[in-house]
Amino acid sequence: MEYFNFASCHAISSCWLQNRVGLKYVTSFILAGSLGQLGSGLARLFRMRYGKDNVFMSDIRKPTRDITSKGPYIFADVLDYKCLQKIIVTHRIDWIVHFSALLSAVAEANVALAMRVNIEGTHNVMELANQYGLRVFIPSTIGAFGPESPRNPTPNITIQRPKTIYGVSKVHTELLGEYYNHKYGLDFRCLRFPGVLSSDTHPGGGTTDYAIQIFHDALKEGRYTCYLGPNTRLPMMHIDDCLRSVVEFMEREPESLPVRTYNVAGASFTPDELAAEIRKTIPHFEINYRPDHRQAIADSWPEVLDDSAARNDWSWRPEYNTKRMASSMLNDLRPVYQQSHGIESDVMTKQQLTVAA
Ligand SMILES: NC(=O)c1ccc[n+]([C@@H]2O[C@H](COP(=O)([O-])OP(=O)(O)OC[C@H]3O[C@@H](n4cnc5c(N)ncnc54)[C@H](O)[C@@H]3O)[C@@H](O)[C@H]2O)c1
Ligand SMILES: C[C@@H](O)[C@H](N)C(=O)O
Repeated sequence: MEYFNFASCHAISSCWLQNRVGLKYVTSFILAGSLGQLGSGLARLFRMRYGKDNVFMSDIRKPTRDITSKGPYIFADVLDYKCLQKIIVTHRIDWIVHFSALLSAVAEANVALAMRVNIEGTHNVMELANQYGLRVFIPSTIGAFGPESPRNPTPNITIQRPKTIYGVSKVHTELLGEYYNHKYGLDFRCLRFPGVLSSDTHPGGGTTDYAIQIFHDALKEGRYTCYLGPNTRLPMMHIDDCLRSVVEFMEREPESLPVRTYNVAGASFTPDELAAEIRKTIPHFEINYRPDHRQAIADSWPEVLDDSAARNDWSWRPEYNTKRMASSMLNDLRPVYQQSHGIESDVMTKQQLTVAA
């Protein structure tokens, strides 16, 4: 169910949306795993920018009528090679954006499925892209770093020894994509995102999800119990910055990119600092802390992501700091709770059920 239907990408100017000079040819895209937190926003943005009929949303979940009324939607299981192959051939696909994944906390609870979706699914995508001459975008994450990586700041190239299956699968993706690029010339592109804040979809069961749920609970209950400790600093990014980074990166000419995997950052904050920011708008807001298994994951991740390589190589600039992220989330969600539309608080359980089904 889609709970909110605000025009996401609201901070992205209409002038930028209509600027199609970045792609020289009519291009068709398949967005795999696009009913998730990031894919649904990216599909809206791509359809505005490249034309709705050129953007095929796909997932293994049943879409809402709203989704199917706004452009093509196809069932595509990334574990099914033939199914992907048929879509690529039938619809003359040029780009595959592969968002299908189990996120950190859900993956830790279901390692076997995570290995299939996050690793085997990526093998299928990579092999088909190579076979049919497609370009590929696959996101990575701060979770691709581990406790041995420098945490503040974490450089673009450094030691990567993640301790979660999610992180292991993403390092695998980065290395495999770079290998295909080196060996076969595959145009593989990858951005390492921090936790992404968005108001219009549920997050998919990650360690950074607290930074979304806190806004729902602040508006609904005036209080929030956080599963991470008060001083757990993590890099975060607003969805508008995240989606804009994808478009700006994908539109670069391949020869202008000296590396294939880049950190992109927004701002870093702790739950305590985010609560203080929320209190500027909701003075009675209370937060308390009950760290769980996700604390160990967060403690192994970067505190601050160094995105200077992306800034230098393709002029990446985030537009949201902590203050702007908080005010945007509150402004977007306030009308929902004023109209007393509920939202489930246990987003991880919901996603686990969906993915396992
Ligand atoms: N959301 C974040 O904070 C964040 C941060 C860093 C990186 N990322 C990456 O961005 C991508 C998208 O993340 P998201 O937050 O939208 O995740 P999400 O969990 O919200 O969505 C993932 C989607 O993948 C789909 N999926 C699962 N198994 C599939 C299969 N076998 N075939 C096809 N689709 C399948 C799910 O149905 C779901 O809609 C992921 O690769 C994730 O690792 C996300
Ligand atoms: C950071 C990112 O990969 C995701 N939000 C997670 O916590 O798993």
